[in-house]
Amino acid sequence: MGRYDLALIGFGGVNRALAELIAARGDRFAEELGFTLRVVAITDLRAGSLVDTAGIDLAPLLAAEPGELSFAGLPGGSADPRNKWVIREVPADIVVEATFTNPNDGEPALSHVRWALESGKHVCTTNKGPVALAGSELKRLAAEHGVSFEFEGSVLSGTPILRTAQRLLGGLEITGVQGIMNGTSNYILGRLEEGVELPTAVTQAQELGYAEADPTADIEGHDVQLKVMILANEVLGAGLRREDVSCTGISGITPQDAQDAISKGLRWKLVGSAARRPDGTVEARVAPVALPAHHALAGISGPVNAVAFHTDLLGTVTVSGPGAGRTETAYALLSDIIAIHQHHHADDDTAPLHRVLQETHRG
Ligand SMILES: NC(=O)C1=CN([C@@H]2O[C@H](COP(=O)(O)OP(=O)(O)OC[C@H]3O[C@@H](n4cnc5c(N)ncnc54)[C@H](O)[C@@H]3O)[C@@H](O)[C@H]2O)C=CC1
Ligand SMILES: N[C@@H](CC=O)C(=O)O
Repeated sequence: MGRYDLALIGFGGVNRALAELIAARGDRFAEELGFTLRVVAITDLRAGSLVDTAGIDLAPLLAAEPGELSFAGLPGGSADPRNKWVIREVPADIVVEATFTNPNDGEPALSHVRWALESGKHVCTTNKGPVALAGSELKRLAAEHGVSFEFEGSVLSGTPILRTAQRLLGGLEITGVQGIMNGTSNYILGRLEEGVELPTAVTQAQELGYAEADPTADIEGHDVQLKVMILANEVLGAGLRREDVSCTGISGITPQDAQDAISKGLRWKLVGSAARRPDGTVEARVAPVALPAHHALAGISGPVNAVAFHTDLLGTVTVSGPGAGRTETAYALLSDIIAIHQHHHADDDTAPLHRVLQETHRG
């Protein structure tokens, strides 16, 4: 039975939900997944840092109101997040990065990820900044240090869009991707259709845990811009920079516009897309589109998202599921930990079978 010691960087909605999953389902993970999880460090801008290499007791932390949590005064606690020291020095197997996404330069999350990989620690993150802006560099760094860099939750929350593309669409040529990739804006568009004004809808999306810390990124399309970059870079090998993806958000759409569209059999959706041009380069954009009711993406409502892969042999393959949500995104982190376990312990699992086959062969 393996055990992974985790350092959680950022203790907001997503990492707190991961801690809740570990506290509630740890025994089940051990039975079903073959490993146990222990949190040995937590850092947070507001709460400070907490370290216990014997395993932090999560129950009292989870019982506290998120806004009232302070690690100062606890044994192993400090008012200072001490991210660099925790990431580099505390003995952990996996650093779980879930601080704010910064769409401009990815910092400070980008440094958090670099420090962890350089220290020989695996990284799982839901943070789109480092993946979109420096994904190739970070994958190279991970390979140099013999560790994994996993980021399933950076696109479509816990819905396994990146692993579906990597593991299940092999041998197909993917010519383009198109999708609804932001839970907040899709939820807001639905509320506008019901006549709710934008500021009220934004507040509701924040309360439900869908929105970014600065919801401008959701409304103005920057969040989808990063997701289009990640998807296009992963499945089309595009190497897109932010300025390569034109971006318009939904802030110009009023409840009246949304209702007028409905009366014409249309629905406004914030669509992100990337497609290979005949010369091999990739064209990518984010823009609101009034989709006809029969379009596959028109029926995707609330925080649910969907991505359509356009392929040569299968035509269009569409994957749909939660695009935002604290627990849904924490599941993405769990799926990353499972991927790390499978990758680094594949030899352990197959060793007995190899031995049996070799022995049978020798006769
Ligand atoms: N909530 C969701 O549905 C999804 C979120 N994400 C991404 O996951 C990440 C976390 O999301 P949430 O937990 O919802 O955000 P959140 O805003 O609830 O939590 C972020 C936490 O990080 C902490 N933090 C910020 N900067 C820090 C720093 N320099 N050092 C230590 N702590 C720091 C904040 O104090 C806060 O507690 C974000 O990057 C977000 O874009 C990705 C997919 C879905
Ligand atoms: N704010 C984002 C969270 C997930 O990436 C969204 O609403 O999709």
